[in-house]
Amino acid sequence: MTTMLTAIDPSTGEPIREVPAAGPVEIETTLDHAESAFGDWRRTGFAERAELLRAVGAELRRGVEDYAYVMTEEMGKPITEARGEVVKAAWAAEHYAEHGERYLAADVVESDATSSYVQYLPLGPVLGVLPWNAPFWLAFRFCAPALMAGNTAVMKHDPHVPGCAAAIAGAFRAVGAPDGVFASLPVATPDVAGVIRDRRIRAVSFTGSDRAGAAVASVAASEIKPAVLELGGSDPSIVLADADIEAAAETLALSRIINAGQSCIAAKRIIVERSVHDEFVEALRSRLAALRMGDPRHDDTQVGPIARADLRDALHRQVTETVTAGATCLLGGSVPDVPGFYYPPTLLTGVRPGMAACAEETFGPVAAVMTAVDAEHAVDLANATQYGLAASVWTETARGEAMARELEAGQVSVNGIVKTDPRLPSGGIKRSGYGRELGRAGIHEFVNAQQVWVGPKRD
Ligand SMILES: O=CCCC(=O)O
Repeated sequence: MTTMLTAIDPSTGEPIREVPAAGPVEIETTLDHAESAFGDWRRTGFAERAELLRAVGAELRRGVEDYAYVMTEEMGKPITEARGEVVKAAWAAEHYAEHGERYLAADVVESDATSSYVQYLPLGPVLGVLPWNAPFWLAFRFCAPALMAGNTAVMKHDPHVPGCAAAIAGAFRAVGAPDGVFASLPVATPDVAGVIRDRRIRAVSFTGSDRAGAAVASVAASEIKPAVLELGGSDPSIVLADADIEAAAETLALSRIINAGQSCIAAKRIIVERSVHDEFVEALRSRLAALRMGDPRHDDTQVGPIARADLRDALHRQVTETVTAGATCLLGGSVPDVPGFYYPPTLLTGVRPGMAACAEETFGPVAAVMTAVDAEHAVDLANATQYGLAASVWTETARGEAMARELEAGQVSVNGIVKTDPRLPSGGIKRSGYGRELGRAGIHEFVNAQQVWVGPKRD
C-alpha cells in the first residue's frame, strides 16, 4: 500500500494536499540518477556550478510569491516572513556561486615534496534530511554548498511540507538543472535509514530534533558516512543591568516570535540581571501583547499558527507544567478556541532550572524569563542546558565579547539578534549537534580534503 504524505493547513486544521511517498522504484531511480549525474557534475568547473546556483536563485526571486504561498499554506509561516525566507534561500545559492571557488581553493603546504598541497574534492551524492520550519531556507543551506563543491544533492524533506519539496525541485527543473544533480526524494520516515545506508549516498546533512538527529547519526556512523547535525536549542539571551533595555526587549520579542517561535535559534530562555528585571519584563510584555496573531496569509499578521496540533499541544503542556512548578504566566498561556493550531504569545517569569520551559526546547511563542543575581550567575544559568546552539548577550560591547568565551554555544550575538547568514558559520555543540553549516566551514563539510605530494624536493 502506498504511504501518503499529507499537508494540513495549520490555520484551519484541514488537509490541503496529499502526495504519494516514494516507493522502492522511485528510490532506486533517484539514487541511480544522483550517482550517475555525479560522474559529470564533479568534473564541471566552478563557473558552471555557479551558473546553476545563480539561475536557481533568480528563479526563487522571480517566483517569490508562489513559493512563499506554498510555505504559508503548508506550515503556517506568516506570508511576509515566507517571502523573506525565499529571498534568503536565493541569497544562499548566490553566495556560494560567488564565493565557493575561493572557499575551496587548494592550500599549499611546504614539505619535503617539490610541491604539496591539499585540494578539496566532492564526495558524491549527499542526502539532506530537512525539517518543516524553514522549508526553503534550510533546503538551500544544505544544497547550495554541496552542489558548489561538486556533489549531487538528494533532498528528503519533512513529510508535512510535500508541496514545498516539490516546488524546490521544480525550481531546479525550471532552470534546466541536469537530471540527477538535485532531486527531491519524498520517502516516508521509516524508509530514511535505508536511504542513508544505500552505498550511493556518501554523506548526510540533518536538521531537526536531537532525538531524530541521534537516529540519523547512528545509521550514518554505522555505515562510516560523515554527517552534519543541526539540532534543537534552548538558546539563552542574557540581559545585564548595563544593557539598552528597550533595544533588548524589542529584539528579543522579535527573536522569540519569528515563525511563531518555531526556530532552533530563537531566544528561548531570557536571563535578566535582577536589578533590571522588572523594567525589562514590562518592556517585553508590552511588545508581546501588541502582536497580531492571525491568518498567516494576511500581510499584517505577525504571529501565525503552530505547524501541527501535536506540537501545539506539546507546547501547552510545557507552559502548564512550568506554571504548576511555580512560574508566573504574565501573558497568553491558554489555547484559543478557534480553528487551527494557534497559540498566543506567552510570557513566563520566575522560571527556574528544571522547569519544563527551561529544561526542554520550547518550539513556539513562549518567552521564559529567569533572574540572575549577576553576570557570572547569568552565564551559569545560560550553560545549564543540554543544548549549545546559540546565545545572545546584552551589555557593554567589550564585556559581551568577553562573555562569549564563557558561553557553551556555537554562535553568540552581542547586542543583536541571533540569526543565520550565508557568510557566517552556524551550528551547535552538546546536544545541539556537530559540524557547521554556511560560510567557508559549511562548504568544507562535504569534501574530501585530499593531500597531494609531488616528487621529492631536490637541494
Ligand atoms: O530552525 C532553524 C533555522 C534557523 C535559521 O536559520 O533561521
